[in-house]
Amino acid sequence: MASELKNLSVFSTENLPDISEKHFAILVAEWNSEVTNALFNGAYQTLVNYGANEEFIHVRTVPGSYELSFGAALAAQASHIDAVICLGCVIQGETKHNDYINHAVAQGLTNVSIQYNKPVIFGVLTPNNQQQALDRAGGVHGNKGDEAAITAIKMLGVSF
Ligand SMILES: Nc1c(NC[C@H](O)[C@H](O)[C@H](O)CO)[nH]c(=O)[nH]c1=O
Ligand SMILES: CC(=O)[C@@H](O)COP(=O)(O)O
Repeated sequence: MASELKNLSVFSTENLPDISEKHFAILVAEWNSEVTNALFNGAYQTLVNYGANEEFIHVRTVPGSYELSFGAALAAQASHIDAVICLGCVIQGETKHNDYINHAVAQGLTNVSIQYNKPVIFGVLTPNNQQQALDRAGGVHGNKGDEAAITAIKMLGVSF
């Protein structure tokens, strides 16, 4: 399985842009808060470790991952926000509800990013069970929050 070979917290840090003046929005879904709080801690610390000003990290919560798209739109349309990081965890349930949430959020965040011309990062775990989630929120497979933060940083360095 791909994850077995990958630690989400191991990434190249070459040629990262200066983010000391950049404003980041972090949106955190409340569902599965044990997991999403761990994702947030990883994302926040990664931003700080690579030079973000803590006063320029703007954190908001939304009820569930489905609401991340609207929350991201609110953040992205704010002129002072440079990048949006969205964190959630949608654990497969008994029905197809998780599929609908996951597809809606993935497409929704993509749409927001393109509409507002800003990086909007998909930091949403879509595990089959709680253990898979914990493994990717500071466990054996690292922390997708770290990955989401470094992705935001790298995207701020992409220009033409
Ligand atoms: N089951 C999970 C949810 N469900 C809630 C939805 O995200 C949404 O808030 C609701 O459908 C109302 O619009 N959310 C998660 O983030 N994770 C889940 O496992
Ligand atoms: C997606 C979820 O985990 C939550 O909405 C419960 O899903 P289900 O009703 O399919 O068990």
